[in-house]
Amino acid sequence: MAESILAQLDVVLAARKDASPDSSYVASLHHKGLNKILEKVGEEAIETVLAAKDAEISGDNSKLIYETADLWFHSLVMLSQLGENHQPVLDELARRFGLSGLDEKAARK
Ligand SMILES: N=c1c2ncn([C@@H]3O[C@H](COP(=O)(O)OP(=O)(O)OP(=O)(O)O)[C@@H](O)[C@H]3O)c2ncn1[C@@H]1O[C@H](COP(=O)(O)O)[C@@H](O)[C@H]1O
Repeated sequence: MAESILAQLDVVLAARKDASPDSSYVASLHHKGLNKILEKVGEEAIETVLAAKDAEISGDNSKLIYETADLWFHSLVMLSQLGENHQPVLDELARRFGLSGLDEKAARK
């Protein structure tokens, strides 16, 4: 099976940490550091919320899909900046799978 797009992105995002900031968008974000990346995550989260409200009114989800991709992408850059990748997040979702949200919340420390 072809490697997932998330796994492929992990490799590219990690490699960009050693690249010149002038050479790529991700390299420039890594160079600017965590605060700039967090600013982008916050910005994309707000844009996603606004797109969801627009989609509710218009019935057209295309902008919502586009903005959610921006949000996921910048979240992956955030994880990469901190030495993580997408896999532990998928593992955490898998761990929760089938567990009632109410039970999971009650089990949190
Ligand atoms: N998936 C993405 C991706 N999604 C969104 N973006 C960029 O994220 C930015 C978000 O849009 P904004 O309007 O907020 O950006 P902006 O105005 O340029 O940002 P600011 O100057 O305001 O901070 C745009 O520049 C998009 O091009 C992405 N840039 C890169 N990728 C992937 O990352 C790989 C590496 O990218 P480079 O490092 O640029 O080669 C690419 O091959 C793609 O696979």
